[in-house]
Amino acid sequence: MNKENIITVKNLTKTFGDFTAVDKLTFEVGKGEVFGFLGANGAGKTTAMKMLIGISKPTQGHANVAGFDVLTHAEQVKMNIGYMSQRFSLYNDLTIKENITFFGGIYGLTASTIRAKSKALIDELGLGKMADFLVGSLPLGWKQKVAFSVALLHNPKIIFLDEPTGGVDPITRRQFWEMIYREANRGVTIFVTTHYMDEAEYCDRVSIMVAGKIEALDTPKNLKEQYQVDSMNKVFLKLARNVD
Ligand SMILES: Nc1ncnc2c1ncn2[C@@H]1O[C@H](COP(=O)(O)OP(=O)(O)OP(=O)(O)O)[C@@H](O)[C@H]1O
Repeated sequence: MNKENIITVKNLTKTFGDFTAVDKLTFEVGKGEVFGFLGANGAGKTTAMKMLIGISKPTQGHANVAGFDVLTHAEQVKMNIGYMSQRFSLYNDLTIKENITFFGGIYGLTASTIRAKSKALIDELGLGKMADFLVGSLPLGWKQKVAFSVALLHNPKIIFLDEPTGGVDPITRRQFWEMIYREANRGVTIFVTTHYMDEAEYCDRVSIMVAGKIEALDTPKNLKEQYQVDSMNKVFLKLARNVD
């Protein structure tokens, strides 16, 4: 990458007993880049991501995220990143506004900043009266859009998205990706795992993990050329599933 790197990973490794879940990952991600982190189920993506967001200690190796070492400065890493996952996101039993207030408080924002951010977020998403609806009553696609915006409340430098669009239709996923691009254009770095190969095509670069190791890392265009196929789905099948 020519750009300034905001994530630098060197030989990052995680073992559970004698099983190596993440095996000497080495890569960089540039500021404002949309970086796709792919792999089949059990390849080690979540384990790697947990180390990068400072909630799991590496067994070996190093990672610097948003200017801080994940091993020695995990709290500063957490302050400078946003995280959204399908599994862990908003509270269904709070309204949209209440979720914004709650998470704004967790991120340490002042009451006046939370009010201003809340208004901006509601306006930007065109939520209007829905802001007082319980999150549990929203369609999944809306929940995901709100969760994404909430994960950006504290102006993080990087946002980690763990299968953010799971289970929603292609049109809603496309709208979600428009939000992703908007943030990337503002300089926010996007680190995203997905199982949808059309989404892999939208990334600036994609890494593909197989059994704990990165087997390929390049732009979608270069990967398709390298594997002489016409889609990221076929690249993925060749690598992750070993199918010709
Ligand atoms: N705490 C743990 N103890 C033991 N093994 C674990 C632990 N966490 C993960 N693993 C194992 O590490 C491997 C990688 O798991 P991980 O969840 O990182 O994969 P993944 O690529 O995120 O898969 P998925 O797409 O299904 O979420 C799996 O074999 C999993 O069983």
